[in-house]
Amino acid sequence: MAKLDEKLEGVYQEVLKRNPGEAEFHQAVLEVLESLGPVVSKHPEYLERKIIERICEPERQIIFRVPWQDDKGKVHINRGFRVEFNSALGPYKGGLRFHPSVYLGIIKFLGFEQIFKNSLTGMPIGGGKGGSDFDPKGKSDDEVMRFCQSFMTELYRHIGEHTDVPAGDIGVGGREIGYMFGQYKRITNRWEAGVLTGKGLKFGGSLVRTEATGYGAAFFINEALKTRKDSFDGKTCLVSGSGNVAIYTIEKIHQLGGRCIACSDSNGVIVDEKGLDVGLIKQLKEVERRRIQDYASFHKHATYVPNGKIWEIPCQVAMPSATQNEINGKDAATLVKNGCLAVGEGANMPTTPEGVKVFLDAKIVYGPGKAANAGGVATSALEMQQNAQRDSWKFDYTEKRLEDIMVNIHQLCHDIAEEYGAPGNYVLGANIAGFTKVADAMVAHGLV
Ligand SMILES: NC(=O)C1=CN([C@@H]2O[C@H](COP(=O)(O)OP(=O)(O)OC[C@H]3O[C@@H](n4cnc5c(N)ncnc54)[C@H](O)[C@@H]3O)[C@@H](O)[C@H]2O)C=CC1
Ligand SMILES: O=C(O)CCC(=O)C(=O)O
Repeated sequence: MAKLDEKLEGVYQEVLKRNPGEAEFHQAVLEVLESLGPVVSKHPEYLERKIIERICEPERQIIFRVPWQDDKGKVHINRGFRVEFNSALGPYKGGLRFHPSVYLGIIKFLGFEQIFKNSLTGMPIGGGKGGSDFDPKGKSDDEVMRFCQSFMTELYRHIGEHTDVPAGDIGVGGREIGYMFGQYKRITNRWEAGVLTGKGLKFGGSLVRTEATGYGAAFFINEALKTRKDSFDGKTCLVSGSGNVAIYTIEKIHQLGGRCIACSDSNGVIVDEKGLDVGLIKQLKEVERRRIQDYASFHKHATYVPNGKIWEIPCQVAMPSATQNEINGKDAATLVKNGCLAVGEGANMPTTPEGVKVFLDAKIVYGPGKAANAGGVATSALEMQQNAQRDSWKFDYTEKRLEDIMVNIHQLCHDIAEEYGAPGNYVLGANIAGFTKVADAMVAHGLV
């Protein structure tokens, strides 16, 4: 791990003291601070004005009770969160996660990452994130609807198209966004499309938003491979997860000439050496909400490995697209040993610090989440633009906008890494480029 500059070490110790027990938030902060040594040497005003301390402290944190009734009439209480982290560049923007593991430390790590990711997109969006420890798995549509309505009955007073614009993340897709939009409209008596993104296409949603995070991650890695005179063509790839990000990462890799042979869910791994059947995965996961193990009953040549470790399968490109810390140091070493040339993070912080070090030391292509998966939120910002214009754009046009944004993000991270003497280090490039823009805006805004 890089040693922190003395002044930044003080900032980090203060973050640890002020935010006890929030391991994922500490991890996300440390990774950014490790990149900022040369930046604060060049810009002492960032330290004088305590820009870094301010960036590490959310502007507002909202925690609330979410009571709801299941289909049998039993009462349940969950906890809801929205962390409005930084609005220097625009309204708070970031997804909502519904998963039993959610607690304040997870939402803060995600919100913190979102500040820099959103800055990299070049769009006018600040950083925020929210969610609940509610588990949508195994719940009926009616139960999910009642939960979403109760969640929005508190959240609505904190959000708005110019204030804070939530979207989806793990456990929150089109169905949940639809229920929340309906409840927001009912409570406020306003048809305010720009208050949520990831909406259905019939009520203000954008084409390509569903595909955007996965497509964007593949575009980013494609650009990085080009710098090494390489491409996806003929490459064997692994994509963890089988949710929104995973499905569209697999689809775009196939369109770019690669072959994804495995994906997963939290129960196990499916391996299909012929190349995954994306249509079948969409049917199983998006339509029928089944487990990935059912894939093997449709394709007899495929194998399902319960509790399997996807990263042990030899590949040339790995795209973790499930959850945080899903690749540890040992997994990373296995990937590199087996010939992996590129890792692109569709998920947020899927690699532990030990794993990141392995990838950087091996000098393989390593696209960190805040750069590689920024296509989702960027397309959310395109959805906001369409909503403001009362317009809806065509698929090809919107996809081209997404591709251009990802090409620009890649170029920015690439150029900043070179400028700071670390060519090919997209972690450094993404952190410095994302941070500098936010920091300059904060300096311009004065002490707020
Ligand atoms: N949806 C979006 O637009 C964006 C999502 N992300 C990140 O991408 C990741 C995936 O999010 P989504 O696809 O939206 O969620 P999702 O809820 O659609 O899918 C999550 C998938 O991950 C799997 N999963 C969860 N824990 C797992 C584990 N321990 N091992 C293997 N698989 C596991 C689930 O079974 C599911 O297939 C998350 O890290 C999220 O924060 C990042 C940027 C944007
Ligand atoms: O589209 C959005 O606002 C949310 C995207 C998101 O949550 C993420 O980038 O992690």
